[in-house]
Amino acid sequence: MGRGRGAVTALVRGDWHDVRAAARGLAKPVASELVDLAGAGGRVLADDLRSLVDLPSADVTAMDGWAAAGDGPWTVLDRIVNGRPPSGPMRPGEARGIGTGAVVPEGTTALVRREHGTVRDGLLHWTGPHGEQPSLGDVRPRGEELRVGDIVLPAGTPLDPVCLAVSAASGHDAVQVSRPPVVDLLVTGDEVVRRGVPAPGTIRDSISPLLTGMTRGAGAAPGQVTLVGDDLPELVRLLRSSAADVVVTTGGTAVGEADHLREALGIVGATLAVDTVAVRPGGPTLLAVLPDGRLVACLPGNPLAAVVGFLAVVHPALQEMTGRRAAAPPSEVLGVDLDPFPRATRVLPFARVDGAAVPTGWSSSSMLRGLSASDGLLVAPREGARTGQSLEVLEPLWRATT
Ligand SMILES: Nc1nc2c(c(=O)[nH]1)N[C@H]1C(S)=C(S)[C@@H](COP(=O)(O)OP(=O)(O)OC[C@H]3O[C@@H](n4cnc5c(N)ncnc54)[C@H](O)[C@@H]3O)O[C@H]1N2
Ligand code: MOO
Repeated sequence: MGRGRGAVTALVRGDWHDVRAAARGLAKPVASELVDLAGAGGRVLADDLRSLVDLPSADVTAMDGWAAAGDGPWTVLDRIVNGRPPSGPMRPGEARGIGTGAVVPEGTTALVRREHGTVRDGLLHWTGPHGEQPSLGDVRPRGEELRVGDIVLPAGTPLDPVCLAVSAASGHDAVQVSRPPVVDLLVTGDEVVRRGVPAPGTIRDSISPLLTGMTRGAGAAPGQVTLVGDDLPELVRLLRSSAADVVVTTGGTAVGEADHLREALGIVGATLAVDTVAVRPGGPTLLAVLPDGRLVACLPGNPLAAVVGFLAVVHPALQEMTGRRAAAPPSEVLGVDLDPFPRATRVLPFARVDGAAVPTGWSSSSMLRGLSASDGLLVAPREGARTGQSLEVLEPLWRATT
């Protein structure tokens, strides 16, 4: 994409990978906020998270038994209380009961596992394996896992349950995460109905449940969802009134007489950055930049095409806005040959059959049936692909349950 003196040259029928990179490049990072761990699941870390603790916080025992000093048999003194520092150092000939995780007192020279010792008349005797000596092998040394200041999780990490657990273990109550970008959705089309069984010639809106879920799956927050007819002034009013970080529209991207979208973009002063994509389905996808830098993504009205358009321009932009680290794209082994299709990258719902990816049926751009029965979307290169080849697949945001 070229840029000169603030002008943006649109990528016309842009290559799939170029378009995704361009969408990332146009997105501006959102601000960050401090969020309690309980509410931070799914959010993206804004800064490196450093440990506030040494873990373990002291030398502790990994086994139940006794802390002992010097040679046995040992005189058994009072038990070490878990969660409290030991009352004092051990002296040779002494032993004290100790539970897993408790601090090993100074002067300890061996930990005797419960099953390796017997107490008779106040004396602890070693009954462990013949030839084995009691040792300090069961000590977990202070800081063996973490030291204060260690980077526990790098900035850009999406916080899954194990990341939240590691944040807690390293002493954090709250974490600095990026604010979820707000995505408004304008679903256009005179024929699109919100509820009920559609009359002939009308169609039930299947896009808004799909794209609001995918928005959440991408770590963003669905904002206003508005159904709007093919009505230019109304479209302009809604584009102008939205305060969202990203406005997504659906429908009206092709060249039909009722398709006012490009005109509306012009009226609000938006500059086209992506003007259709060389992908099938999803070709008539647009990405425009509003005068204040916010993005408007215009996706085709055909539902599967809208999913692909979202993955082409919205998802990469949201990833950049939340600062999410780019993960290596997942891949699948192909179970069939895919013919070359020189004009465009194809994105195909697939199901795993005997461990290999096979395109599903019902996968034309107006259909969701194939996607709903799929394990994901394959990205098929223009030159085609052979059975056994590994192909990139797209993150299944449409499976997000949050
Ligand atoms: N002359 C041409 N016609 C078309 C072209 C073209 O290049 N030249 N491209 C085709 C392709 S490819 C696609 S994809 C569609 C894109 O159409 P639009 O973005 O203009 O969308 P609409 O015409 O409004 O709707 C298309 C189709 O999808 C149905 N629809 C719309 N919204 C919803 C919704 N919320 N839920 C479910 N279904 C929806 C709508 O009723 C239409 O059937 O253009 C082709 N035409
Ligand atoms: O490319 Mo459209 O998005 O196929 O139907």
